[in-house]
Formats: sequence, structure tokens, C-alpha cells
Amino acid sequence: MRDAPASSSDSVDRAAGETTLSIRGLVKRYDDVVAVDGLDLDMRRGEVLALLGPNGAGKTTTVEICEGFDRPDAGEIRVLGLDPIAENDALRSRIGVMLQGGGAYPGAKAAEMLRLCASYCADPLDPVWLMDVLGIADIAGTPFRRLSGGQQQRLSLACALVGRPELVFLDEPTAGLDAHARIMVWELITRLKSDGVSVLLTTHHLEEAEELADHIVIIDRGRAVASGTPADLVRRDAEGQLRLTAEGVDDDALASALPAGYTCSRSQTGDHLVHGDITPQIVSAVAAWCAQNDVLVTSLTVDTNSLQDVFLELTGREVRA
Ligand SMILES: Nc1ncnc2c1ncn2[C@@H]1O[C@H](COP(=O)(O)OP(=O)(O)OP(=O)(O)O)[C@@H](O)[C@H]1O
Repeated sequence: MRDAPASSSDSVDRAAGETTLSIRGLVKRYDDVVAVDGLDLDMRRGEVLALLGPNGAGKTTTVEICEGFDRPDAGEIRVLGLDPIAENDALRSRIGVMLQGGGAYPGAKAAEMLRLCASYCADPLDPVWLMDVLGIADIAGTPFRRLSGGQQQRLSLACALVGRPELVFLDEPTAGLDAHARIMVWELITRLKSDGVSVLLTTHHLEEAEELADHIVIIDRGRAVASGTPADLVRRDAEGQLRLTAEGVDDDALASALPAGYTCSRSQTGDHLVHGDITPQIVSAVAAWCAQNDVLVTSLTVDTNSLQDVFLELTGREVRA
């Protein structure tokens, strides 16, 4: 990445890598609401860590405590080895923060805002180059309040990155972005990672976490309910399973066409799952049954859950306030 933060490593060995963020036993209460309830978390240098969870799960609270914007009620937090409250001055120049909802002066022009952020940094990136990379060069003279939601998001991201941070907190960085802008942000995050920058990202887009994250932690009601690589999570409980995506499948009829002991069920996302010893003959039998019953198969895969299945299984299907 031209003009980007100094490089250190390309890939991360989780066991061996240097810890850039460590959270132990984090608790945060707001009156009678327990926003974070004994959370443990680790991030390594050059790693993209995605925090997933339903609305109100405690993601933003966790991120804001790591940034030093809020005090924990209990627990130990170290960001780049520093206490985010007691050592905030030393920490601030080493991290980048993209808040949910911006945090900008409404009348300030886009380029002015970015130059102001750059002026606080010892060795900033070139603001003109950064606006170009993020596709917002042509709104440089536009006041913040007149920018579209997606342009405001990208400007906030530029402000988070201009100081060449070692660790970046991105709270829902692609919320409200169109497909082109989202891909641009994904490419930028990938480039940051390859330059050794650690990225903590919250998102509601599960495919974003699957695409970008080295490690995912799913949070529910302030607690980590699962963690692992995207591949680990989708393999969870999936051994001996064939997934069929197709309209018009009767699970009982399909099961009765297979040898004794095989069962069929619906997944949380509406796919059909065949359980049992999945052999080439069983895959072939399922495909043959679909052909005989005029069922068009759009996907047939072995031994995986979707991340959405795992997420819904762990956090339930009800909509949270
Ligand atoms: N300043 C605050 N005062 C009172 N309650 C708060 C405050 N900040 C967060 N909460 C509560 O703490 C809980 C966790 O909120 P948080 O914003 O951390 O969740 P989240 O996982 O980021 O949610 P979302 O995905 O909706 O952004 C929620 O019940 C929320 O209402």
C-alpha cells in the first residue's frame, strides 16, 4: 500500500503472534442494564478481528471502552500494552477510531476535516492521496452535513486512518454503503492487514466478517458465545451433514429415498440438511432424487453450516430492542 502505515507482517499465527489487544473479565453496567458481562478477548498484530452480535449485544460498549471513551466497572483492558484510560495520551496517537455515526463538525468541509485530523498526527498520510483511495476526492470542498451517508462513512474512515495507526477500531464501517463503496472499504481493510495493522471491526454483515476476518467473536448479552476462524465456526456441529439449497423439497420424502438411518431437516436459513455418513453414493442419491422429482438444485455442499446458521443458532431468532 503506497504511503501506508509501516509494514510488519503478512499473516498471523494466533498462538505465536504479538497481542495488541487483551480484555479480561470486562463488565460494564448502565443502571440495571448489564451491557458487557465478563468478556474475554484477544487480538494479535496484523489480525482482523470481527465482533458479531445482535443489536444491544455489547459490541459498541466494548469498543468504546477499548478506545478509552468509557470506563469499565470491572476487568482488565490493555490496548497496545496500555491502559486506555490511565495511558490515553500515549495510546491516542497509535490507534485509529471510526465511530458509529461519525462525530464531525457539520459545517466543516470534507478536506478541511481530514487535514485537521492529520494536523494532530506526527507522521500523517497524505490527505489528498487518502481521499483518492477512498473515492471521495471530488467531495473535498463539500461541507460534512451535505455529504451522503456513504460519503460521511468514508470520510470518517479516512480520519481514522490518516495518522498511520497500529490498531484501528471500525464500528460498522460499511453500514449504509453501496456495493462499490463496500468493496472499496474491504480492499482497504485487506491492505491495512497486509501492512501489519490490527483491525477490530464490528459488523452486522456476516459475509463481511467471513470475507475479512481472521478471527470472529460472537457476542450475545455481553458475553462471548463462540469464537474462532470463519472456517472453524461454519464447521461447528456440521460433520456428517449435506446441505441442499432447492425449492420444493419434502424432507420426509427425501429421507425415505435414502438408506435407513439418514434423516433430513430444515436449517435456520431454510436449506435442507441431510444427516448421516455422507458418501459419494449419498450425494449422488440426493441429486438423483431431486432430478426424479423435478427439483432444481441451486447448491449442494458437504459438511458446512453457513455463518448465519451458526449466528442464529447461538443468538436465537427473536428481534432485540
Ligand atoms: N450510554 C448508555 N446508557 C445506557 N445504556 C446504554 C448506553 N450505551 C449502551 N447502553 C445499553 O447497553 C447495551 C449494549 O449496547 P451496545 O451499544 O454496546 O450494543 P451493540 O452490540 O453495539 O448494539 P448495535 O448492534 O445495536 O449497535 C444495550 O442494552 C444498550 O441499550
